[in-house]
Amino acid sequence: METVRLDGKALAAKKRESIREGVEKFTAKSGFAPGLAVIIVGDNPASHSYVRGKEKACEKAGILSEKQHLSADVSEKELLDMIGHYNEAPHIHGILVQLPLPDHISESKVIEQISADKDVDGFHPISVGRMVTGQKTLLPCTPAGIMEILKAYDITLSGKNAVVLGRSNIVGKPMAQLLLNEHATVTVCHSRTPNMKDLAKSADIVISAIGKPGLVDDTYIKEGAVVIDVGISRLEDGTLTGDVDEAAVQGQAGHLTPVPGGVGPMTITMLLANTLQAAEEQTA
Ligand SMILES: NC(=O)C1=CN([C@@H]2O[C@H](COP(=O)(O)OP(=O)(O)OC[C@H]3O[C@@H](n4cnc5c(N)ncnc54)[C@H](OP(=O)(O)O)[C@@H]3O)[C@@H](O)[C@H]2O)C=CC1
Ligand SMILES: Nc1nc(=O)c2c([nH]1)NC[C@@H]1CN(c3ccc(C(=O)N[C@@H](CCC(=O)O)C(=O)O)cc3)C=[N+]21
Ligand SMILES: [Mg+2]
Repeated sequence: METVRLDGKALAAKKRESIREGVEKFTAKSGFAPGLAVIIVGDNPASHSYVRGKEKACEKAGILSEKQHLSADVSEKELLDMIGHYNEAPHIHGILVQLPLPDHISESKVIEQISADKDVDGFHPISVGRMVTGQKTLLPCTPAGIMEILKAYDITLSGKNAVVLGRSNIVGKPMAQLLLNEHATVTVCHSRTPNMKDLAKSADIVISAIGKPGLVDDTYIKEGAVVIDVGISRLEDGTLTGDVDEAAVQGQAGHLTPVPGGVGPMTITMLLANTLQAAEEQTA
């Protein structure tokens, strides 16, 4: 069968244009732009590259972004104080602390320090609780972006078997929750799952968020299944690659997101959408 390519990049471009228009209206009405503070600790080149992507996207959308680069040996208290400052800053409506953080800083303390109203990553326990109970909230960008891709391609979730590979707080767990909220039957696999391949093979929808290049080949995929590749790894030659062996699943999967050009661009798009939503809610 012909595998349909799920073009996250094209969908992202379309959505960013409508977000740009929303930002323009917001700015005309309120007299100031939506504002995002991005805090990055240390010198990890991948993290800096993602943050540059976020800043560029904000600029194009008309969102003010304010970057703070802290050195890797910054104290936890200094970081918490900086977040406290942005919690009170009226021109900032969203706060993002790029993960991962150095080992001497508690990620959960940092996330809890962010005011839930400004939690544009959707990682705060208050945001997570709202998501789990089906209340309106800022949703985690990667899972929310995947839901937008599935919706744009009219992929039915209700009654389907979805298997999520990976259980991190930022991708796997919230992904499973959003699929459950849309009435899929959800299985979550991780490093202690002995029969991951069999579970994946039985799924209508497989979402891989592990970070192991090429792990998911055609032996994991049922004929016609929807395959979403969240994984991003940089190979030695500098190319980006996903968890899915694209050549192997070609012709087997019904739909597939490429890497790059699939989930990643939608993650940034949802960050823009969340920042606009946060600004609207804070000025309502
Ligand atoms: N496209 C995008 O926008 C984004 C992409 N990513 C990418 O997605 C991937 C996952 O990110 P993230 O969730 O933060 O990663 P984590 O490292 O936090 O989580 C990885 C998960 O995969 C599980 N795992 C690891 N190895 C195996 C294995 N061999 N078999 C089964 N399960 C395994 C781990 O299990 P256990 O819990 O038992 O340790 C864990 O639950 C990475 O490649 C990351 O770069 C991340 C965020 C956004
Ligand atoms: N607080 C926090 N929030 C995050 O959302 C967050 C984070 N920390 N830490 C790291 C991960 C990773 N992540 C990506 C975002 C965009 C692309 C992306 O745009 N990828 C492009 C390729 C970009 C390139 O060429 O480098 C693509 O897949 O096509 C990828 C990964 C957000 N994360
Ligand atoms: Mg084949």
